[in-house]
Order: sequence, then C-alpha cells, then structure tokens
Amino acid sequence: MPTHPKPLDFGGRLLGGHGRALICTPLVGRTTAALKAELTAILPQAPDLVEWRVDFFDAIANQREVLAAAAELRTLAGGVPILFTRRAAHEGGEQIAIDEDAVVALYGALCASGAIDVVDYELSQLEHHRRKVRAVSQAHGVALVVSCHDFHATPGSAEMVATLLRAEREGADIAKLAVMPRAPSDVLHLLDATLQAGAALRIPLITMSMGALGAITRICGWQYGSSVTFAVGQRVSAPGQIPIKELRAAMAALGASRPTQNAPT
Ligand SMILES: O=C1C[C@@](O)(C(=O)O)C[C@@H](O)[C@@H]1O
Repeated sequence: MPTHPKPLDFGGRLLGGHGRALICTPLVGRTTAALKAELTAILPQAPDLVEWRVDFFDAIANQREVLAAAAELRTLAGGVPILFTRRAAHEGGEQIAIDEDAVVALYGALCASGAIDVVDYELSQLEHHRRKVRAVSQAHGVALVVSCHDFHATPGSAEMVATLLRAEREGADIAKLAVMPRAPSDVLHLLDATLQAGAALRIPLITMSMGALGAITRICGWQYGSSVTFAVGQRVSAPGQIPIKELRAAMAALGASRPTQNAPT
C-alpha cells in the first residue's frame, strides 16, 4: 500500500492527495514574452502547477515589470496555480541584481497582487527575512513553501527529516527538500527520509534527489509521501528533471496517475 502524499491547500482549494502526484513545471524565461511563450507551450501538457523562477527574469529589479508579467501569466494560466520562486544563488539559483531586502519586498508585492497562489522561500535565509515572507504570505492567503537545497551531497536520513521538521516549525505550509546523490544509497536515504517525514509532519512535503542518479525519485517519490514532482516543460530548472510527457508516462506505469479507487493496493 503506497503512502498517500498530502494534498496542497491553497486557501481551502485542495490540490492532489489521495494517491495522486502533482506535476509542477518551471518557467525560466528571461522576458515577459519568453515566459508567455513558455507557458503557452506548457499548458497543453496539463501541469497541475507552474512555477515562475523569477531569478531567471532579466527585469527582476523592476518591481512593476515583475508584477505586470505576473498578471499576464495569471490570465494565461487560466486557473492553473502559480508558484513564485526566487531561488537563491547559494541554493542553485541564478545570480540576481537585487539584494535580499528587495527580494522580500518583491515577495510582499507579489503576495498582495493576487497573481500567485504559493511562494517558495529558503530555510537558509535570515530569520527576519523569513518572518516577513511568512507574515505577508499569510496576510494575503498565499501558501508558503519553505525549501532547502543541497546541490553537493545528501545528508543522512535523520538530518533530512530534521530539516523538513524545522521547515514546519518555522511556519511552512509545505516543506521542500532537494538533495544531490553521490551514490545510489543516497537516493534510498532521501526516500527513507521522505517516508519518515511524511508520517512525522502535519503539512505536505516535496522531496527530490537530483541528477541522473536521483531521477527515479521524481517518478516514484509520491509513493513515499512527496506531494509534487517537478518536470521539464520547455527548459530544465534543476539537474535530473524529466520532460513532463515521459514523467507522466512513467508515473502512469506505477499507477500514480490513476484515481485512488483504481490504485494498486
Ligand atoms: O526547488 C525546486 C525543485 C527543483 O530544484 C528540482 O530539483 O526539481 C527545481 C526548482 O525549480 C524548484 O524551485
């Protein structure tokens, strides 16, 4: 019997759960036009969520332009929830032209805009920044992913569970952990930590082992309790991501995309 991942709760609108893995496709366009083209190409592939990786956006320093782009994406997405993420460079993101205070202000503006459903902010950021992001997201009914990425190694299972628990304690609505395997056993440790954390946490979690070695976790992670898997729509945003079509086919082979009543018991 697989562990059912918990559903995501966007202001009372539940997404996923009941043995269904959600697929999120990142948008990494550098301009509004490129983002719109990317989203237009991705939507026919029916992602459950799209993630705007704003650290790729050339005009990130221009809050008005970011808000205008977000509004356009909102309209184009037609009800597909939007995750807004500035991935910090020290956690595998792009170098950006603004400091952390400006990033937090940007998160505030986006949360207030109504154009996004969920934001992702790193556990490694300073506490006063994290608190501000938590407060502003809560104030506007935007869900908060508190994330942690290790692009170099995979910590032990106990440490990974502790990280996910800490994200929950720090106010996350969703806890996320991405780690890099150095050996096949690291992939097993990530799945083990996912299973343990799924039982220990009240909130949904998202985990993945990155790189080619970890790609299997993007297909089967839901069976260990991970609520979302990230797939390539147009361009890769992290190593090891699988194109959405192939990912969906592989998950279907595991029974992941079937309704609960047809899932293997
Ligand atoms: O945190 C994550 C997960 C991710 O790093 C991955 O490995 O699929 C991809 C990122 O775009 C996203 O923000």
